[in-house]
Amino acid sequence: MSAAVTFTTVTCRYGRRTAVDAVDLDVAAGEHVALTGANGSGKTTLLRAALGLHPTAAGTVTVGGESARSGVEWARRRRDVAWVPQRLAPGRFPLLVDELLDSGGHPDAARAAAGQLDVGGLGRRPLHTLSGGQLQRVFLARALGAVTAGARALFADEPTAALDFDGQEQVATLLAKLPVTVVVVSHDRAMTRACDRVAEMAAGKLRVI
Ligand SMILES: Nc1ncnc2c1ncn2[C@@H]1O[C@H](COP(=O)(O)OP(=O)(O)OP(=O)(O)O)[C@@H](O)[C@H]1O
Repeated sequence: MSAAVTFTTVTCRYGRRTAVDAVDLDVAAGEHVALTGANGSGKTTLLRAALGLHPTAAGTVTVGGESARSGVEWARRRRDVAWVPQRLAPGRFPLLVDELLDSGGHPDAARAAAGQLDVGGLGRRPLHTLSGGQLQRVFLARALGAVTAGARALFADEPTAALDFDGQEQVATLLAKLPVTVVVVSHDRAMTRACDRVAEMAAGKLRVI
């Protein structure tokens, strides 16, 4: 099942610097949107805010019409939205590949996806020993497990940035088939072509192309 995702005048700051400036974006249930734009334009911060990983100075993000304020609601948001981060969060070592895969809520599906993404044999490896491309594949596999576990949307932050050309095509094809709402930050043509719509951020503001 997929859920609509609605960003309403979302504003985020780092100290006095505004990184996301009153962004409105309606993503229909099941729609796939690519988010592009210059480095530093606010894409990562916007997605992190939707997951409760960065505070909003103003505005709201709803998933399936539900907003999140309390700890319980944010925990539900993180089950509702599978997340493929750009990089490892600092301070979470040493986590093994299998532990990360299992954290998506459906170990069997995540491990099957890891096999499909050619990282099936890495289960006992600490995450910090993986190459950038291997790590991206493992995060994707966990997210696919989360979708099997019931996530209704998937957010991904440059999920193919470290992949070779074949890997970029493979992941774009795989995400295109997902029956959930997708918002993917990407500069990769294979990925933007596979999406229904492209939205571009510039200096914290969003415009739909
Ligand atoms: N931890 C931080 N502390 C202070 N400023 C930050 C921090 N993280 C990001 N910023 C600033 O916020 C703005 C938006 O950053 P963000 O990472 O959201 O951009 P982005 O569009 O995802 O960039 P990229 O394409 O390079 O990944 C930038 O000006 C950046 O320098």
